Amino acid sequence: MKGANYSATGNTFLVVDSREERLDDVTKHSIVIKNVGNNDGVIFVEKGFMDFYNRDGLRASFCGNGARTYAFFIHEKEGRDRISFKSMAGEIEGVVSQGIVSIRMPDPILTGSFEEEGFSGEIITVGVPHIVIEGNTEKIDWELLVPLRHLYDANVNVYSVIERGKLRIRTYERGVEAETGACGSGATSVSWIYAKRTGLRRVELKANGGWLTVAFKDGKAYLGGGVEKCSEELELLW
Ligand SMILES: N[C@@H](CCC[C@H](N)C(=O)O)C(=O)O
Repeated sequence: MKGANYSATGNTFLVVDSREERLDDVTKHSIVIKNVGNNDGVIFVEKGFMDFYNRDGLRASFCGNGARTYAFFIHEKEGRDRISFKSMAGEIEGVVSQGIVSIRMPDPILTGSFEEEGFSGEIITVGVPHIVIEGNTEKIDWELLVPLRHLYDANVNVYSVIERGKLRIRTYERGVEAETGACGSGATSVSWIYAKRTGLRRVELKANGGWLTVAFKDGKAYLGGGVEKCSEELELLW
């Protein structure tokens, strides 16, 4: 079985082509542990289904940038511009156009707010759980925020406003246990909360690895940005 490394605006993945051969969960776990390297996660591309694992070897129910990468991979291999597939968070639709890969995200669900450890913010699920804090993105001491990551079993996003409609975002990801180059469901979580406050329908976000856009239409959220292949095909260790 083969794989290759991809980057979705700095969120990095090993993509395993499992379209012809489905693997059991024990084998998937072992492939992640032995092959993930410096990537944030592993995407098993099955026929019509994305199975996503964090770099710790555990499955996560969704990954926004992973879903964009799934769509890009199918576009590369099968030449399709419109790609529909299932994920553990439901049906996903993707479009590849002019170098941008966009997907319709799972519906954001606001579950509450918090005030803890001197921080306050919102708790929201967009396929996976997130907490969202508005703060100084130039000075983040993740050590102070890691207790919140565990308390809420969630990814932690800090954002600041660059100008109206343009945000800086930084995300500490569950299962990576570190800050990543970008997080698509984190960007969507932040945008949903910001859009609710400002009434804007489109938000641009500067992540460490590049720009993402989140647009809202008819109550649905759409995440867009670039994806690139970063390695040749690699033979995987089992
Ligand atoms: N980077 C992803 C989110 C991946 C899953 C997350 N680490 C979790 O365990 O909740 C994205 O782009 O959405």
